[in-house]
Amino acid sequence: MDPKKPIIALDFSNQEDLFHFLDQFEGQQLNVKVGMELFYAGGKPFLERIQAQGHDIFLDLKLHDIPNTVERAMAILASTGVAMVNVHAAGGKEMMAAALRGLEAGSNGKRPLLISVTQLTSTSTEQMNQEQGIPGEVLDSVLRYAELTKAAGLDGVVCSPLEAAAIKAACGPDFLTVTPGIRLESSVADDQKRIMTPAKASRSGSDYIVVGRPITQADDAVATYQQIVSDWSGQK
Ligand SMILES: O=C(O)c1cc(=O)[nH]c(=O)n1[C@@H]1O[C@H](COP(=O)(O)O)[C@@H](O)[C@H]1O
Repeated sequence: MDPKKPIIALDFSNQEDLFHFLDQFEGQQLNVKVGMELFYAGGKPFLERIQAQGHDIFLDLKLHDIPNTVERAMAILASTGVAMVNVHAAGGKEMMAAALRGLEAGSNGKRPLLISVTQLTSTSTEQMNQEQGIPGEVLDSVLRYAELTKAAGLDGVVCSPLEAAAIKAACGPDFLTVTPGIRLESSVADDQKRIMTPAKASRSGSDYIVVGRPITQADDAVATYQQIVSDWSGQK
């Protein structure tokens, strides 16, 4: 998965809208993120259709279950040939290590990158304190989860770009930071709470950015995508 290109979050409610969207990018190889909604509806044949168009897939299913179940599920996901998959760090070190074993066992050749979700970028400090019962700042919890993820042997974490620099300082430069919560100056925040522009995210240590609605809901998706690519890769 080429880090110079943003990962487009394909959050569409049906395959027809999705392929209509992708048609606009004919001839370009994209990094795309497929989430639960479309994967549960379309399964492996749906992934193959996207891969046949030359795109690299981040399969965002955020697994979180007992270690044995996650290990077996990951072995199956590895066989789809996707480039990146994820788990919730809240599942713990043993679960994350099992996920990695499953991926290694199931891949023929290159194993997909495995990252964990720390605190979602839609989570505020108040929600984390009051609803999850975790005290302190979001950053403290994110760093704790990032260190646990590294100890389990994973490749990196999903986090807000606001946290990327601190994660690099704690876990080292090779530990990947994949950052949603990206908005151009002109975009609306939607439900994201911890956001940054592509250029600032790049300077802050993000390795990959994930961008959904600013592209998928733009009047001119291709032009907006190009604007985000140049803002992002201009800093690299
Ligand atoms: O795992 C993710 O991809 C993810 C983690 C997170 O903390 N925050 C977050 O927004 N995401 C995903 O990133 C995408 C962001 O989409 P937009 O807010 O539309 O740019 C969505 O598909 C989310 O599911």
